[in-house]
Amino acid sequence: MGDINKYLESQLALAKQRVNKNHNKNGVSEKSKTAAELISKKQSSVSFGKGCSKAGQNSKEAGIVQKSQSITAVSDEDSEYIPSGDEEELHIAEINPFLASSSRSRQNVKKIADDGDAQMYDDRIKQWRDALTIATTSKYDGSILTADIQYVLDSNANPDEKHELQNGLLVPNFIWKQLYKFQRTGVKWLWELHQVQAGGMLGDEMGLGKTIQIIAFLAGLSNTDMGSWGGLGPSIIVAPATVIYQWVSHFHFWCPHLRVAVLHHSGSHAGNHNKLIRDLHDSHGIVLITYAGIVKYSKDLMSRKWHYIILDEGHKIRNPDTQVSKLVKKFETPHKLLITGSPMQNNLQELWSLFDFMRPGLLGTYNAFMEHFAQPITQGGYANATEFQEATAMEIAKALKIIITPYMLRRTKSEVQEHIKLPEKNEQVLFCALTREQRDLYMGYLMSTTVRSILDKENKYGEPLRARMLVALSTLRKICNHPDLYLYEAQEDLEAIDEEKFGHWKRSGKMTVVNSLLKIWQKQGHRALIFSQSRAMLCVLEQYLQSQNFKYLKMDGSVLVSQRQSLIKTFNENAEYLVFLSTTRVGGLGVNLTGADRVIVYDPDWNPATDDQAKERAWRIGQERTVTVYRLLCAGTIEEKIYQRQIFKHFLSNKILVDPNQKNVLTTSTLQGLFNYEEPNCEGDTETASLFKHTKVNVNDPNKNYDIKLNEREIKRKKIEAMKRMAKAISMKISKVVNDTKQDTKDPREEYKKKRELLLNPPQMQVPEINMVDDKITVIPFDSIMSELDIINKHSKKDYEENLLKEVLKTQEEEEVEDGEIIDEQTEKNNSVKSESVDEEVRVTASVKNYDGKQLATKKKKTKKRRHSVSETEVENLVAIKKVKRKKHKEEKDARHNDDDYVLSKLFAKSSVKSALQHDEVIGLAEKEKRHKLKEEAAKKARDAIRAIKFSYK
Ligand SMILES: Nc1ncnc2c1ncn2[C@@H]1O[C@H](COP(=O)(O)OP(=O)(O)OP(=O)(O)O)[C@@H](O)[C@H]1O
Repeated sequence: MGDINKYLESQLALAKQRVNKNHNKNGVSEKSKTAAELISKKQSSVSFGKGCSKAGQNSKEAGIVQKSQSITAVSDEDSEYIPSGDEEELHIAEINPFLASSSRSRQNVKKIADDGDAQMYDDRIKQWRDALTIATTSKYDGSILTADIQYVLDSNANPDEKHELQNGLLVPNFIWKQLYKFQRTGVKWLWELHQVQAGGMLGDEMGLGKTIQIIAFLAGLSNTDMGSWGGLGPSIIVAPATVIYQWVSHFHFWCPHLRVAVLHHSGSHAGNHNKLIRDLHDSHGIVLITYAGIVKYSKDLMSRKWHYIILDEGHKIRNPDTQVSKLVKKFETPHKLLITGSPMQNNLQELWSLFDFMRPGLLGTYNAFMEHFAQPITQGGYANATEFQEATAMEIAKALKIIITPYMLRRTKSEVQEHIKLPEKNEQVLFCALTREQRDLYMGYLMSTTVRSILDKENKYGEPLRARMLVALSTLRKICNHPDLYLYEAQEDLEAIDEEKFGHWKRSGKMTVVNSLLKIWQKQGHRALIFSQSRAMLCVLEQYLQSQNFKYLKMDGSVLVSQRQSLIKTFNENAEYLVFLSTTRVGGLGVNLTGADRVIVYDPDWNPATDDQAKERAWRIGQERTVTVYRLLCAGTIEEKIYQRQIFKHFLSNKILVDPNQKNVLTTSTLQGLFNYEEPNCEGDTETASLFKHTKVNVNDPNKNYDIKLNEREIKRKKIEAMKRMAKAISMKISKVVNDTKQDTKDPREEYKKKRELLLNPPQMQVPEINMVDDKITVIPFDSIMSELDIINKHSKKDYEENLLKEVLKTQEEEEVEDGEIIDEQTEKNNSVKSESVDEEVRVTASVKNYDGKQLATKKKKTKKRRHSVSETEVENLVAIKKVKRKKHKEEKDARHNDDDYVLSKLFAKSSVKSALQHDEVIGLAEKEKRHKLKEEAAKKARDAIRAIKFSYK
């Protein structure tokens, strides 16, 4: 908390100067001034505890505004410090009755039944058994089987067969057989922790099947007959409300014999909660409960002993001071597991809190950890850190990584891509322009009494700075989302609001972009998820979707917990729904929404993990199409600052979890100027776009469309990869030449064909190697550059082989150039038309052609050009190898780019987007820098730090 206070305070001086400057330079309308003052008046009366029934103010209306404001303020606070509030079923009407009128799309969705009722549980098991028996015997009449039965049959395993792990864990074979290798490793790891009576964190990236690994492990435990519980004892799984029923359906699907009951008013149990707790405890069942629920029922739950306590989306206890964090740490069992795809979100204090739950004492006391670990690591992360601070941070981060590694298992999607074969994901940050009205209101509010009071150093107003800041920041965010969210607050007379015009998309820059995107995507056959932080904004978006007759489903806190899973299923299974609309907090965590392949994150959260979680709903196991994510930000506004802060947090988290050498690229000063509006510069570049110029998506230059410049590191990586491939190809050629000497053929075409075939399908040379993902010795294709070069050296025909290879590649390249020649002529003409005209319409039309496939050659031409330029300067011939080997992949990628490029060109043509950045490149920017000079001293400091936390915890 001190962190943000300091940060916010540091903005004051600068922001004051800027506001004054803006005031002189940019006049604002009377409407804007009046609205700003009205809002300021309400804000000062509501937010800071001075009562809201001022003269002339309708008390009911003030109450609504107060509610709306306090919710927004809390939600801002939630973002960083308090577990999010998605637990309760909220009613939008309580927040804003006017907006509630647009919620016309309530769905009648079926509830999923849990096993709260013992009789229902018995019936379910019997039904499953009977269906399985029928399906596996001659009685089966060929009718369609339910998915849970089909999956058992697909595994080709006898339903009663078990797979035995070392030391006796017996996982049902039908589950084991369907697990990916890395998931099996996860189950083994959980079993190892169990045997040493330790807790741990399963921190795989989102969508890699953490739920399944836990279920498989618990299923295995339930089959063993060991330990004080004689297998699996009564256990508790705590999860966010939205995913609680997802757990039920996953258990019923993957491991039907376990009894799982939801301890929530939506659960199927009859009688009071105490009866259910007793019942489940006695039958060694699993209690599924929300984070709010565990607080509510803590006394009754804690009066009994539990075998396992598992926290899904366990980062919810990242704040050690919250009630729920303190409470879950009190359960007395060594078997505490924490599941999360975002282990560290904002700061190191959070990591401490998570470990304090599952491995108390491992990171020392809170104070010792903060002093000896968190502070030096954070300090060394700033761009203005001294060399010594940097080196110290690096050493301590390394030490921390070593300490936590045994208790944390984290695999990323790229590490296991070989197994899961996920389609590609393309993620861009679109900097949208404010509309004139938004800009006017934004500037007006910057000059309001509220903002002035924040900037008043002497604090004449005597109100807490932080509260005022949060209210003001959330007001600015409302203007960025839609002017009506702001004007509604200022409105004295609610009757005067024109419902037809309220929330019109043309009045918001970001909604204009959404409008374009959805129209294009509908034509292209894509389906989209739209996430917003704010429920009010969701209502505006909903109204827009209705006005355009777009079919959609909506999920926010007002949807019953028991219905959320069915709503998700309905969307995934029915392609007729174009959009799934959800608040980031309710729909952005833990759920599977693979029915969509396009994601819009409408407004950014202070916490990058919240946005990351949301966008990962579509890009996960089960997704078959390429996923594109657009994060929308209003250029020059508070949203851009939020994005910059997100980048900083990413660096911090990567330093511990990925690469301790990572260096921050943002100075503290680039995070300043919250209360400011910066017009994008004459090139349309925003502040962030200028900072990360090399990741910018360039759609303005017709000759270099969408050519994303790679940073040096990327080029180096590609070069090494290309070298490996070249070495491999050379060695293949050698073995081929040796084998083929007898079958010499004179026909050059035949010879070429053979060479080409060889390159396309090289024989697999296999060597055993430790596979990091599967943790055991596996056989993988031979692609180590050193070994390849060894082979080359063994054969003394190196030059001959290299020349041979070059010759093959040259022929290959010539052939491709010929293919493209005729169409290229046409492209040349099109390009000249394009370059002669500066008219936007022409550019757009050209792009449409491109999308329709008629200008496919433009791409070919560009590919050809790029290939030449890279091969000449960097890795001669090698890009061509890549192209030969991965031709299909390249085409798929091009098709994907065509889609996305078309969309971007449309957005730029309409000037609704100012700039676009490649998000992954921004995040992966930090380069490894080796600093040996101060290493020893820093290492000593790290050793001292370890000693300090060891002694701190007695
Ligand atoms: N071995 C598997 N076979 C088939 N489907 C799988 C397998 N493993 C995972 N899945 C599917 O992948 C999807 C993601 O799994 P799951 O929800 O468990 O991921 P997660 O890691 O818990 O994600 P998050 O961190 O977002 O909660 C689910 O739809 C699940 O059914």
